[in-house]
Amino acid sequence: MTTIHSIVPAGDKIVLKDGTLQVPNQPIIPFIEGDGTGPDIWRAAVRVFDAAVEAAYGSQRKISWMEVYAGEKAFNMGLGWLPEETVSAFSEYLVGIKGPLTTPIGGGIRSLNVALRQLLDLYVCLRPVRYFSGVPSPVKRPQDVNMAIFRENTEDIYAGIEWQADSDAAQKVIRFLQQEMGIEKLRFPDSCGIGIKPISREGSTRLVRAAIRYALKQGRKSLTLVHKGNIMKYTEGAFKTWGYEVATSEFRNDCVTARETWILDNYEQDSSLGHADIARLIDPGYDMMTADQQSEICGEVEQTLALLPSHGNGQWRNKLLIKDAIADIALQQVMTRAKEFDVIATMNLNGDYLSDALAAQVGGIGIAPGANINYDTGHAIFEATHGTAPKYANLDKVNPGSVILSGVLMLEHLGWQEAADLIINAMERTIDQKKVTYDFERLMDGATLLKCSEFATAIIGNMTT
Ligand SMILES: NC(=O)C1=CN([C@@H]2O[C@H](COP(=O)(O)OP(=O)(O)OC[C@H]3O[C@@H](n4cnc5c(N)ncnc54)[C@H](OP(=O)(O)O)[C@@H]3O)[C@@H](O)[C@H]2O)C=CC1
Ligand SMILES: O=C(O)CCC(=O)C(=O)O
Ligand SMILES: [Mg+2]
Repeated sequence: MTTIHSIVPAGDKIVLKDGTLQVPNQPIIPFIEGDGTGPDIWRAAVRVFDAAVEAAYGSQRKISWMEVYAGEKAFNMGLGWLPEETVSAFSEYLVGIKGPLTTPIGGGIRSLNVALRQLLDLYVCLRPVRYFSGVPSPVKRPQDVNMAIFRENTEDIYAGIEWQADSDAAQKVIRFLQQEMGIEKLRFPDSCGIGIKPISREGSTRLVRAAIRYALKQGRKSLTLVHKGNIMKYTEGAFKTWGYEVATSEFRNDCVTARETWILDNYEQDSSLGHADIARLIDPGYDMMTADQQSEICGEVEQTLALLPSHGNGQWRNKLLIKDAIADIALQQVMTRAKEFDVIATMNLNGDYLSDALAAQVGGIGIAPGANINYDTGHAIFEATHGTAPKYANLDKVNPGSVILSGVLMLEHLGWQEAADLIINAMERTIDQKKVTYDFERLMDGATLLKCSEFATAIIGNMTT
């Protein structure tokens, strides 16, 4: 018989019925404390969650926390790094929350964080990035940042398909590439590590579909597909193509692509323009194209003008704008033209880079929340964007804001909006009072330096119903 190390508290399971979460008044929610600074942060954050739920609902609702083990704590208990019982608990109880877990660099175990996402098929990594008034920022207009990153969470180079340089396996793959696939471009084949980047139609479309649904529900203005499709044509380029396909096939009435806006705008300015005239205006190289290319663009113009009943007369201006940006310039423009970005859908690695870079603009990784979600099964694990920050472990020092805000996302996911709002308002008030942890204090004049636990206490003190 397998021994289960977690103590199951009194409470009930969250279940998914007809596509909707059924949340009991005392849901059992598994949590992983995390490595490094994880325990400090978790201890602080859980007090905030409990206080908010009590302030919002009195004795009517309460979360029954159930500790499950992973990372160093599990390993030291002799359970291995990611025990099966932990994965089963997240699977059984549907909704959970976790602190950061360490991943060694260059060798050793593969990421437990990524493993959990893959094992539970949590295909969306949602990372909303917004500004809290008073937070120190390196940019001039941090208040312009209000974006939600939808990062594909199960594919890309995070699939972990790679072979070490000089290994027999790497050599075997290299021989296959050279002999069977005719690849002659490997610069140093004798000492080359190899990684494989799978990007699928299913993986891309379910991610973009979720992002569009979110954008429409939230009344967002645009969705940008961020990719490096000019270089990685059949992975990142395909992601872009599939993204536009989902938008125009499944959400036709609700969205408009950037190119369609150019066509519709030109037509509305001068309805006497023929297809070729409009094609020339949207593709300045039109006259140098082959006849086939020209006819393709004229076809696009024709197809777009067929949308006039639903999109004409300026109606397109109120639709969700679907556009795309190549990843390198996107990283610059999210900073220089933040207002032009709203929801972002992208693949795993781009999303990882973008989420830390964007967090910097609104005060850093100390207040960068996240959620890993499978919208079809209802499974979700909430976690901060940051890692274990090991140099600060057990100092009661770092900002618990990211895990607290991840908890806010969790409460919203459960439909416990009142508790979520209490936390947001109390955190805003606390920052406004300049009572902050070291990461903000070092950049703010006249701020009061609080420990991790004290910041949580200050937030609780600022909760008013
Ligand atoms: N989802 C997860 O569990 C993740 C795990 N990791 C893992 O975490 C480990 C450490 O990764 P590393 O690259 O150092 O990145 P970290 O995010 O852990 O830390 C980098 C820096 O970010 C700042 N920081 C991090 N957390 C906080 C916080 N709560 N409050 C304030 N500032 C914070 C600190 O900056 P400063 O030095 O300026 O004070 C810190 O030195 C690695 O093993 C990595 O694999 C990484 C990312 C996500
Ligand atoms: O799993 C890890 O160690 C890093 C993951 C990460 O950086 C992220 O998910 O943002
Ligand atoms: Mg990251």
